[in-house]
Amino acid sequence: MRYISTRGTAPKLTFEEAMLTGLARDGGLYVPETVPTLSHAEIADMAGKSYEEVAFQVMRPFIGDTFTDATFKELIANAYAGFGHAARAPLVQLDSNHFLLELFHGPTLAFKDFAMQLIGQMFQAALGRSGDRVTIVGATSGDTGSAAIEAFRGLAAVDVFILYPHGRVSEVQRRQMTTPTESNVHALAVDGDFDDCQAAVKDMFNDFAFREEVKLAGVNSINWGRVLAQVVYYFTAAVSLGAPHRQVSFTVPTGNFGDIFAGYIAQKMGLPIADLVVATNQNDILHRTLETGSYTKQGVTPTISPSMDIQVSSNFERALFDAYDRDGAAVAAQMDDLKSGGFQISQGAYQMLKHTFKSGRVSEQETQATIKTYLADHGELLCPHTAVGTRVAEAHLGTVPMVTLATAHPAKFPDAVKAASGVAAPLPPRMADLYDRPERVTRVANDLAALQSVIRERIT
Ligand SMILES: Cc1ncc(COP(=O)(O)O)c(C=O)c1O
Ligand SMILES: N[C@@H](CCOP(=O)(O)O)C(=O)O
Repeated sequence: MRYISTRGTAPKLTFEEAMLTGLARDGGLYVPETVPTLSHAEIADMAGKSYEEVAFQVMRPFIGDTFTDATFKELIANAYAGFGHAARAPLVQLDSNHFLLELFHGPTLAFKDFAMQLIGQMFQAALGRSGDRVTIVGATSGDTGSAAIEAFRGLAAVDVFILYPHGRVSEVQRRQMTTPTESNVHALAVDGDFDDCQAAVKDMFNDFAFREEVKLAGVNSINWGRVLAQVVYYFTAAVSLGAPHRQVSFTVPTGNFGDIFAGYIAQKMGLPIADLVVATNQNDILHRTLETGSYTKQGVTPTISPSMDIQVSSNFERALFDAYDRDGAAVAAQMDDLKSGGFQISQGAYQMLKHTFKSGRVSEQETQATIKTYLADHGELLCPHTAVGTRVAEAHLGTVPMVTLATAHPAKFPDAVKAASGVAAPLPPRMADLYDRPERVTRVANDLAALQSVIRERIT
């Protein structure tokens, strides 16, 4: 299995190389050269298996000889051992044909733990073998950062720097990033929005001298390993609802397009997914693009679902690559146009995207009303991102079972949830003292040189 860049000119890499490299050297994102498929019988065989067993079966074809089967099984087992639910990603029925996939039972209460816990294990194993040391720099709108810090804190071969937009993450998210005491993890509050943080990370990857100097690695969904680990729960959810013998649809609260892209990969692997529905908050570039074929930036507006306050949606590039029949030059040209505000997708590529993804957008008022209604009607307290998902899903319910991804626990967004529902969502007992722990954070200007200099100074 080889990995190629969406911009067509970077060297082909193995899974291990792609995982440790992050952004491709031509600025693109790595994707598998071909997507392996699973047969009807292989998918049917997943029924009744544990999350870990399905994870091995789904991910094994992608990893080549990076790990032996025995090692890979052990890494998977370690990754999910700390989850607070035996099913790891349990399904909850909301209505006759609408289900919630609870992805918030990991250590930091968001779906990011599914991939980050495994990536932490894989980095540790690969770096342990090579004796190398890396500097992970990540951008977050709140959840990737907390999951990354949790997964990598205290690891000897890794320094982790997380850039988050100052004042634009929830207090729980911020404290999850700023209270760990291990000296290898660093929270950097940037004076900007998430797009600024993500652009800075990509600029660091494109600064080859810096990249070599600090041995830069990435754990945003730039990293194929992140997307891969998220493919698994589409399989476990669909199989428990009757796949491959019947179709299942998914609605995914979307920002950086990583999670829904994982669903697209599951579909390409042979999982019978009827609809893949993109749900956005009012930062709706993805919905607008799917409606009009024009990908045009409009600036980020803060919302009560802050983790989706994103306009430059990194993984959309991976979808575009397929939409352009894997023509890296076409993707590179569109990404160049994005620097000056946006681009028009060609008719053929747009038709492919329209055919593959449905979409909807939810206002702040609708998000609040949805939180209130789901508590009253279904007894479910939703986080604001999940509320965006369920609201959009409602418009796409039909005869096929619909699964909405519950991407975070409501306790991560206590103020927004309480304002909408009147109910406080308590943190789990293991985090009960989160508000008492001292914080450690560095405020940094939205300036590449300033960020690079903090990173250079702090590397342990
Ligand atoms: C709680 C939550 N929901 C949804 C999303 C959107 O996921 P993605 O960026 O993979 O589209 C995020 C951020 O990534 C998130 O943290
Ligand atoms: N919503 C994310 C933004 C970063 O996305 P990623 O999937 O590319 O890491 C967050 O919570 O940080």
